[in-house]
Amino acid sequence: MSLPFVDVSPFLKKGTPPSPAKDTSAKSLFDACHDVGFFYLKGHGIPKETCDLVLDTVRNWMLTATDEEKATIARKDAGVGDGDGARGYQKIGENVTLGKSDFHEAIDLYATHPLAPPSPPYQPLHGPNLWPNHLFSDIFTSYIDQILLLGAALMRCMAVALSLPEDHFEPFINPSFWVCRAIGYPPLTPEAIKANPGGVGCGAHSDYGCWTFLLTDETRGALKVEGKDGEWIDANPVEGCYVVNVGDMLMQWTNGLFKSTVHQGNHPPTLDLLQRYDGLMLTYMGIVVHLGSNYRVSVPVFFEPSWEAKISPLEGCIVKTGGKALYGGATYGEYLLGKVASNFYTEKQ
Ligand SMILES: O=C(O)CCC(=O)C(=O)O
Ligand SMILES: [Fe+2]
Repeated sequence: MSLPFVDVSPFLKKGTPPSPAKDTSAKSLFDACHDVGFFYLKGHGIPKETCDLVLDTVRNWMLTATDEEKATIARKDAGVGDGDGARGYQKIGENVTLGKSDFHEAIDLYATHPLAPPSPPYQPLHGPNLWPNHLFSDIFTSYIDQILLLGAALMRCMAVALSLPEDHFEPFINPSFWVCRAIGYPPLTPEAIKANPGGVGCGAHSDYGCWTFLLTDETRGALKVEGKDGEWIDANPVEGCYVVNVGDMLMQWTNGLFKSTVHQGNHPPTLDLLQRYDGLMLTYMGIVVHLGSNYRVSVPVFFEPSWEAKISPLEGCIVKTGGKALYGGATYGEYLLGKVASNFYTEKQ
């Protein structure tokens, strides 16, 4: 089985009248979110050059910045220096899923918190983003702005799919408390597997918010999506498309009509990419890891509700799912705080 396709192009321009093309897109979105929770998004209008620039920016920095440079933007616990417990660079193994270290390094970025103070100490998620440099920040800020427009377009498509007015979700997503991760996956060596049995590139999880727009390089065999019968479906990259998935908030909003599907990032078994980085290496738990062969880069942008948005099951969705609300309602910011707190090894663990 492979993932379905959804064409968002009829919804890109806000304020356009209803049309058969919109109805077709909305129907395919409904089916994809209901049946799988994952799909290829086409017709998104973001140029390939923009996507390549984002991926190259991450790859270049991850593979050329020194450990000291990486440490200057390290994620720190909330209240420690400029740390807010979430933003910044995480070295390999620092991220944890289901009690196992994930075999990746990443920079985590978030929208500005509505109550962000001007200087430290910072409460969890209240700090500023820790950027590697100005160019990185300019490229990512402009890219994320484009994804936010796309996220809003997909919310309009979702509204039509649920027979709601197109602008129904607007008050809940403005401004989106977006999240972005710039992730690098070094090859998962036999030695690394031995040092961390059961650990993978990114352990099995669901995402937290509305839509994840996943941009990756062309490495295949990495992302796996849990299918209905427990089989793992390959979500290999498709040129010109985003891999998009439903997050927990959409599942709650739709009372389970849309699925927030479990997925995991295996490390690709093949050594097929990026010969140009041959010779570069880093050390993980005393193990030398060669980066040249199949270092994978992945940049998910998570399009989320606003920090204060209250998400509870929609009446129409309750009716379609047996007449009982399955979720009690959540404030997105609080939900996110709970999730982020369990994502890292901290001194307390
Ligand atoms: O790197 C990938 O392909 C998936 C990453 C992911 O699922 C996540 O960061 O939530
Ligand atoms: Fe994910």
